[in-house]
Amino acid sequence: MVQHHLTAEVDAVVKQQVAMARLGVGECGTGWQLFAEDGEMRMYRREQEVDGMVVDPLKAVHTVKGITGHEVCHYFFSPQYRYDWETTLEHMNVVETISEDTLVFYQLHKRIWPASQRDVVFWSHIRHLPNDQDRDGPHIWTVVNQSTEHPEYPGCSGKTVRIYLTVCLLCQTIVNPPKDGAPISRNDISCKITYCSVVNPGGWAPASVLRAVYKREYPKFLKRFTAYVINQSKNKPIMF
Ligand SMILES: CCCc1ccc(-c2ccc(S(=O)(=O)CCO)cc2)cc1[C@H]1C[C@H]1c1ccccn1
Repeated sequence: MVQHHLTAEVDAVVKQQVAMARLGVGECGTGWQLFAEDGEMRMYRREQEVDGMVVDPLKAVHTVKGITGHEVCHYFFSPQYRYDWETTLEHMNVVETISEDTLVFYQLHKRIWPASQRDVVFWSHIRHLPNDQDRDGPHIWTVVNQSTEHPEYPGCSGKTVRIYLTVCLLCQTIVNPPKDGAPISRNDISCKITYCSVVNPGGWAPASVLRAVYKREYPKFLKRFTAYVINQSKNKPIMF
């Protein structure tokens, strides 16, 4: 099979991001501060600036009943659902289909006053990882989004600011089989979600503005997205 020029990068970044996502907020050193909590959802960030720009890494952990890691990753990865849950999108298109599990996206996000409008080009890869720690343990599903260059979308259009991001959505399905040996239903499953993201906003924007945008938008995004997956999955057969 002919290797795409990104195949090696995708493999390396996915392995690195999965390893990082698996580290609890306790383990990867201090510095993680809880900034949002809602039921089972906990959102942490580290205050970090690069060249005077806010690039605060974000890590969210959430446990959602009634859906599997495969379902969460499926709806996060697949382009046909994105406008349903990503409310900050003005435009999105698939620039290149590298393989059935690796796509390149262009996204134009709505302008968030007073910051200028942002756009991003990234490859997105969905992968099913056998649980190497525990053979018959629950499988892990992940989607990794990583900024990339594409000749059709040079980052210097002038009108918008190109952002750079690395995102990892890591999902572990927990099954509590019913005592009486009945078939597994949605009441017997839940999904442990870890969402990690580092976004470099590209051009300069006031730290206070960016931090306010992230503080408002990330909790909204994760709640809306998980509610969307629950709603889409509830009357369908379970995707393990
Ligand atoms: C000035 C920064 C602007 C800004 C940078 C980045 C993103 C952003 C892009 C992609 C992803 S994703 O997880 O890959 C899902 C696919 O869309 C999440 C967030 C959004 C905003 C803006 C729209 C705001 C926002 C921030 C956080 C979450 C959602 N929306």
